[in-house]
Parts: sequence; structure tokens; C-alpha cells
Amino acid sequence: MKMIHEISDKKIGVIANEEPLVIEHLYKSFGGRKILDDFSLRLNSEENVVVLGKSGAGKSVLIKCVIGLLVPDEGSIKVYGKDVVGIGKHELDRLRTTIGFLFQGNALYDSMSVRENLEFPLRRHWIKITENEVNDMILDALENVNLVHTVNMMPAELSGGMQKRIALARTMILKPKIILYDEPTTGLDPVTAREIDELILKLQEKYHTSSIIISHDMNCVKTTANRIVLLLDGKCYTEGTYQELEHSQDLKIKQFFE
Ligand SMILES: Nc1ncnc2c1ncn2[C@@H]1O[C@H](COP(=O)(O)OP(=O)(O)OP(=O)(O)O)[C@@H](O)[C@H]1O
Repeated sequence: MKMIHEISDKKIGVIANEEPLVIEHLYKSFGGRKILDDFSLRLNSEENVVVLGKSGAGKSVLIKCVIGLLVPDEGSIKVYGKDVVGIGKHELDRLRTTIGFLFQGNALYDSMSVRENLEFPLRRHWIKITENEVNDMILDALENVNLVHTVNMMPAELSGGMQKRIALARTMILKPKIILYDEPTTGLDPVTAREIDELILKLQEKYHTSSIIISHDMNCVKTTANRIVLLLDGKCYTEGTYQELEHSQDLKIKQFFE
């Protein structure tokens, strides 16, 4: 599937030596209420950064700013050196071939089979490939999540965990270089949740992706985070590895590890 990497890089103008994602001095308010208040974050190549924060801290707002669903009031967001704030719809579409997004709900189309769900991003982005190549890519994506046998099934026939894995396969089908995970294990039983953690690591290693992961699930955080960024009062309050932060005596940090 080398071809898709090439398509993706060329389309977005990825510059090899640029950092995947650099967020600087981001501000976002709603009705005078500051949600992001001078928030900055750098995502290194092949790194998983977990953004930790209380409910309502602004984690989803942050992710929405990165993928252009919300426009920040101030600040810059650069993806491989390319400014994404205020870009047009066409360029935003191109950006979305480089950034994969796993929604909190799986957002699979219920009326479409697994195959059709996986085909969707390929059709949407007008990737020029043959039917055979489409088929290979679908099977390859399903292979990654060990669900090749579900290719002709409907989402309703699958468990919540399987649907999450199919959603992840769909996110990966365009071979994004950056993946944004919004609560990837929420609503899953512990065993299935740990399978998702392992998949996140497997895909990071296999495709050399860089990811932002939003999670409250401290098992997920411990397994997947190379670095944790604590979002508090709209700012990066602190950052560090799980091991660095778990024994902190700072009450604002401690509450997440209890
Ligand atoms: N489009 C919007 N219009 C107005 N307020 C919004 C909008 N989007 C988010 N907010 C507000 O911004 C705040 C942060 O929301 P956000 O969804 O980012 O929180 P979160 O950290 O992801 O929380 P959770 O962990 O509960 O999902 C909330 O108070 C929310 O009501």
C-alpha cells in the first residue's frame, strides 16, 4: 500500500523534516467563556501524545480545531509545516487524507456493509485506483484489525468492540500520518478496551503514525502514551511520561492517577 503513502504526501505537501503537528498559542472562547487560553502542543514524529483533562476542559474543541471543524480565535496549527487555520474547503479535504480521526461514537454508516463503509473514504477523496486495488486495500485494512471475515456484514451484526475496530480500519485506509483518537475505549468492556490499546500501538509501529489521543481511561493512557499533556484552564498545565506524572504530589495532577 505504498502508493497511498505517496498520494497522501504529495497531496498535502508533506515536508519530511517538519514536525507532524505544531499548535501554538491557541485561543478559543464560546460566548465569552475561554475554553482554550494560550494552549500549545508539539507532536513529534511517531509519538503518541495523550491529552488529559477534566470533562469540559476543551479536549474535543482542540481536536475539532485541528481538523478544521472549529476555527480558533487566535493561534496557529501547522501540519507538516502547513498552516491549517482558515484554509479553504478544498485544502481541508486534502488535509483530511493526512489526518485520520477516530470519533468517540464509531460513526459507521448503519445502512452500509463493512466493505462499503471502508470504501467510503476512498470514493470521497477521489483516490484513483482500480477495483482490484480497492478490494486489496479493504482486505488489508481489515487484516490490520483481524476482521477480514466481516467484510460483507452490516454494522448491526457486529459487537461494539468490532465496530470500533472497523471504524479504526476505516480511519487507517488512507494511511494517514497523524491519527486523532477521541476516547477510543469509552463504552467498551475492559478486555475489548485493552485490545484497542494494543491496536493503537500496533498501527503506530506498523505505519509510523503520530497520534493525539484523548482519553479518561488511565489503562489506555498508561499503555499508549509516550507523553501526556495535561489540559487545564485552557493551557498545557504540565507534560511528561506516565511514569513521570503518576507519582506527582501536585493535587491537580494527582487526581487523574488516583
Ligand atoms: N460549538 C460550541 N458552542 C458552544 N460551546 C461549545 C461548543 N463546543 C464546545 N463547547 C463548550 O466548550 C467546553 C469544552 O467542550 P469539550 O467538548 O471540548 O470538552 P471535553 O474536554 O472534550 O469534555 P469531555 O471529556 O466531557 O468530552 C464545554 O463547556 C462545551 O460546552
